[in-house]
Amino acid sequence: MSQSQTSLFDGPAASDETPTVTGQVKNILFAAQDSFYKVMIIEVAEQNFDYDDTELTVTGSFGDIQIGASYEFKGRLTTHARYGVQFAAQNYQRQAASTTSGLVAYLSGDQFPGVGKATATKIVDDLGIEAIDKILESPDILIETGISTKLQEVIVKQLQQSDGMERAIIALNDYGFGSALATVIYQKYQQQTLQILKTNPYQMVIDIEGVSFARIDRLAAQQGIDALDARRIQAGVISAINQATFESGDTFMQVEALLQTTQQILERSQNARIDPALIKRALLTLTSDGIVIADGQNLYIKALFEAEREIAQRMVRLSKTKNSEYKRADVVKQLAEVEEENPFPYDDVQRDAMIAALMSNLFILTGGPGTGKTTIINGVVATLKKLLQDEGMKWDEISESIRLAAPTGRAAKRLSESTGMPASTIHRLLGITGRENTDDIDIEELSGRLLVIDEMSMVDTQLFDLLLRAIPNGMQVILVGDKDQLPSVGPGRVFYDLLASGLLNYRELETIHRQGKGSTIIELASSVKSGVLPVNFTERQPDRSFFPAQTNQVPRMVEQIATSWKERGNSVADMQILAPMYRTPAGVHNLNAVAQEIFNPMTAKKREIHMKLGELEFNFRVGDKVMQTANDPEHNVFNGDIGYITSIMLAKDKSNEDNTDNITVAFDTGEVEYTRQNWNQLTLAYATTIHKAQGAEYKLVIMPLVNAFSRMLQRNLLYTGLTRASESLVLIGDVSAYQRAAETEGVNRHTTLQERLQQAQDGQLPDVPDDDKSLAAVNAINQKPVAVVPLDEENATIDDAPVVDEIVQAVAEDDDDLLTIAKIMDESIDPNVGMADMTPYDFMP
Ligand SMILES: Nc1ncnc2c1ncn2[C@@H]1O[C@H](COP(=O)(O)OP(=O)(O)OP(=O)(O)O)[C@@H](O)[C@H]1O
Repeated sequence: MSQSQTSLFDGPAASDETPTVTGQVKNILFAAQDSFYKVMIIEVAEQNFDYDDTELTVTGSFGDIQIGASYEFKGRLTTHARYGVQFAAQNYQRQAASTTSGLVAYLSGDQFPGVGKATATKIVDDLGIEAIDKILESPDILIETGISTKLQEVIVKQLQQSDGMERAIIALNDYGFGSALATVIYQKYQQQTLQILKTNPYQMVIDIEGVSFARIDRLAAQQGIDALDARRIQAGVISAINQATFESGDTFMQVEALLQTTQQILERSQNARIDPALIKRALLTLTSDGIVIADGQNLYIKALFEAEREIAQRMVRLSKTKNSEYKRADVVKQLAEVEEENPFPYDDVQRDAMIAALMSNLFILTGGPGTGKTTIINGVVATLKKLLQDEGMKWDEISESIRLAAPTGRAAKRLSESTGMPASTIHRLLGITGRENTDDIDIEELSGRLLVIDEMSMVDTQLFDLLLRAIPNGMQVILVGDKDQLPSVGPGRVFYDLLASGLLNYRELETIHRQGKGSTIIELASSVKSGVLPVNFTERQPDRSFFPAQTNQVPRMVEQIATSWKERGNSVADMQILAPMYRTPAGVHNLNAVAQEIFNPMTAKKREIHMKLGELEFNFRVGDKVMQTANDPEHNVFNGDIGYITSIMLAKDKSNEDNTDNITVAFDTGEVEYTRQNWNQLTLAYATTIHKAQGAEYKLVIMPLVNAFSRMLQRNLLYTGLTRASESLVLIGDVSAYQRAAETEGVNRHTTLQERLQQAQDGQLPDVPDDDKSLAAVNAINQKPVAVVPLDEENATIDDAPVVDEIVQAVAEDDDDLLTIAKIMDESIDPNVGMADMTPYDFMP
């Protein structure tokens, strides 16, 4: 057999002893929707290791695999206790078809539209069994066959594409990029992937979120790129800002801290001393190239800088747009009718808020639990329906005109339940997966008259920017949230900044309306909000209790409470254990194990699967409460969605026709099957972190807080956790831990959205065109000189010479003159600014 590809990539080649198998692909058992990961069965032709069977399961990242075609795979043979023997391929090569009939079948397949069997036969007859190699080598050879120019083009294009893709994926896999990241990288660079990998891998750190600097650095070192190479230092700078903004939630970093962090990253990754002057120079280049934006001492990654600026411009424009087209008298009249039909009369603040929301183009509403946010959304939606009906709109048009969304699947579900209308996640609304490179997303405009976003406190800077890009002229926008809850996991604190700017129309609801059998949970929430615990904190209340316990005693207490909840006939779905962290005996992992034994103990007939994720070991059993931990729009499941395992099927089961191991989980939205490689998207969910519970509500919340959680003990965390309880709240732990949490104000994120809003309000930012929301348009605006505020000049106005210009000038005049950057370095800056204690890593398993 001759190989169609010889030298694939000059990377680390697998040695001759590498286990290698060749064979024809019989079937693709699994092909991930959003990556190149595939599982397939091959018919073995040759192998250099002990293996007697005629078929073998091969897994790995593959580009365009053709069923029926032959490949050579290099990798290793693995054996799973339950899954059996399989070959994990790290590298593969397509082999030329061994038979003319195989080649004819391939060329007349779906991937070559218009090429039928007769044409394919003609090509193979004329060019022989090595037709594909010949065409790739000189595409003009097809002219000899006499087939139409159009078909020649189809064949050449497709062959080149799959050839290029294969080479790129192989190279990316060689260097250890997982299939998801390989997909993102290939999508970004397409045919240029290999070239970039070979000539300037550091570019990937700049262009693609989530590419680890250390991995690229190893790759570059293998290719002989010097440790002092400017591209390496620049990538180090980018990596430092990305890391810091992700960890702290700030949207920028200050010069001094950036220089220090970059030096650490560079020196840690390769053993070479880096002169700070080199880092300063790299920073100058990055700022003059517009990759990093300098505004005084603040340095931003371009995407975040632009996102804040665009948010400011679009929000100010939305707020200045002529108010809604309804007459106030009509709104008041229709609202009165809606109120008539409501089980209770609205209070004045609610009524006023509803009228304001209906009369404005942009309206923001904040309030704690039970203050009537849902009541207002319902009232506004019901009134709008009547107004649109008066306009002569039909019912189906009316419901399509009202778009409701929230940042998480569960929050969207609650919104849908409370309004009786469809609601989706923001990602789904925008048709994005959250894994795209934000730079490359072309957002389509939404249609409709009203957009309501609930749980706004969870929306981060970049997602909000994308959302605003999608809002067409004339669509009314209502943003609803609770400003005292935890901020988004991603950078920014958008909702807080929008309210604090004082420039946008908003109402704050303060009266608590939730009644019933006492509401001391809400009282407790209000008290925590003002930084104190109520005097009766440790006293038993009808709806909440406190049990003192040391860290090691927490599991036992949780066990008792959960057992009694179960014995009283309550469902596990209505109960949630919330802890701030995963580790410690009082953390999420251990409490999951405790609760699993209560709610879903092992029995002889039950199936369980042992999982080992790093140090963490646990079992999945049929019946377990589990949580999806990544967004998967294809299956309509999102990070934080909770479901129940309904079956565990193994490849060896007789009744299993799929020949793969599967876990099936029932979510509210339907059943989802997880093949083995996706099991790491699931986790037990009897206990979750407080962060993961945002946007959800449970009848019973058990929330242990102990001093071992030290730096997590913050007010907004405690507030968010306890407000998840709708009927009963059980607190376990140290009073002092609760006390400390109530007293400790959450870390203040550093953002500049408020400043940008003021600038936009004052007309000091270049305008965003409203007719063209494409990337090109957005980029065009961003080409304009950055309006930055020079340092230390009290009376500086936004029109003063931008620092970036100064930097460009300094570079042009004298390479060594780093005076300018020195000028923007302020000795007084605390190097730890933006490096607050709490990081999203603390909330991740
Ligand atoms: N003006 C009112 N008079 C009487 N009851 C009211 C009034 N406003 C709201 N309620 C009731 O108070 C409860 C809480 O209201 P609502 O659900 O609208 O608040 P919320 O802010 O959305 O709460 P959460 O964020 O916790 O869901 C509901 O049972 C609602 O029916």
